[in-house]
Amino acid sequence: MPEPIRVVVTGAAGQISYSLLYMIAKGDVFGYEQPLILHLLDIPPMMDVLQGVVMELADCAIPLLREVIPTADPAVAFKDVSAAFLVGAMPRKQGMERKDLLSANVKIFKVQGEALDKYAKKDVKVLVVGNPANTNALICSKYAPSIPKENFTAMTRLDQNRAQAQVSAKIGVPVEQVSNVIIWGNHSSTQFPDASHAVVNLSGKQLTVAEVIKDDSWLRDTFVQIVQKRGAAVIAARKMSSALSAAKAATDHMRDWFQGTVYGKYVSMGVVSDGSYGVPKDLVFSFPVTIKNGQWSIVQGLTIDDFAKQKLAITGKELEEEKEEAVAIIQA
Ligand SMILES: NC(=O)C1=CN([C@@H]2O[C@H](COP(=O)(O)OP(=O)(O)OC[C@H]3O[C@@H](n4cnc5c(N)ncnc54)[C@H](O)[C@@H]3O)[C@@H](O)[C@H]2O)C=CC1
Ligand SMILES: O=C(O)CCC(=O)C(=O)O
Repeated sequence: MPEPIRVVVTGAAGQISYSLLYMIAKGDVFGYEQPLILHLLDIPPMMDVLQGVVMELADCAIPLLREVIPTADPAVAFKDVSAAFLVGAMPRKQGMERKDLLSANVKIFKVQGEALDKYAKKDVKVLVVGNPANTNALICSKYAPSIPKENFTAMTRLDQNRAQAQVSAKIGVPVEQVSNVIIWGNHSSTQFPDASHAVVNLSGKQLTVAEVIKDDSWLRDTFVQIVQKRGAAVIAARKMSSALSAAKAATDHMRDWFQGTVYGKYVSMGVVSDGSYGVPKDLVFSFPVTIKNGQWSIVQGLTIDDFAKQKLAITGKELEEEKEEAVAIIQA
């Protein structure tokens, strides 16, 4: 067996982490042969609750889990970690947009960027889940200049999973038969869920989703809106934001980043824009990517029609505004 790796989860006493920790500990992300030391960060008032989580992890008797370190100190939490799940942040309530969380959350990601810079391994892979995830990831990377900016990503995998589930339900096939649905842009209601490059495997034959569904208005309108508003719909029903599905998406994101994507399939991740598809640089924008040897690459050469161009511009503009606001909050 390899040596254990250190993995930090922030917001470890919260609702997403309650599902996520078990998924990580049992090997869903780093593989079923990789022992782990889990670092659990939360704020001082949550330390009693966190102790309960530590007890439950022990009671799961998970063979891969070698040690659990609960702490409220970022210096301890980020020390020598190879992977960071940055979940800890305030969730939105009904009626709020995710960007309304900027003032409460962006400073957390400045502090955690500084701590990653100081204490984490230089090749640490960072996934920001806490909202607004794209802009928080951007700010985090700015405060960790010694770590490559490619190592900071934001979670749009939940949106991808939602989109894939909607398309497969519409066609009437299991989800694994649908691939290459893309989420472009911000993890917000301006995101562009795009099924125009998606494919479906039907009786061993690969067909485009568009030719199977044969309903452009559903694909361009109903589908886009369902996915854009799914987070709000869950909040309206549960009175709390998505947690189980968010935890599953976080494990999917990090598993693919560490273990690679399957040939011919791509996944969506918020990554620092290099200007591909005319997206402004220096934003964390969700693109379709493939991953090999732990490195992601933006899928190039996809056809972007005028409808898609317009959607990419809307979500890119929102991200530029968020960035401006975040910088102002930090400098105030
Ligand atoms: N990107 C995505 O697709 C999704 C993002 N989210 C976001 O994830 C975040 C967490 O959601 P939940 O777990 O439901 O919230 P929660 O409120 O249940 O848990 C958040 C935890 O973070 C802790 N926390 C707050 N400040 C912290 C800090 N500075 N350091 C460490 N821990 C800190 C809190 O004490 C709490 O235990 C929210 O911002 C939510 O909006 C949720 C679902 C999907
Ligand atoms: O919608 C929210 O603000 C909280 C959870 C979330 O980001 C989501 O469900 O997509």
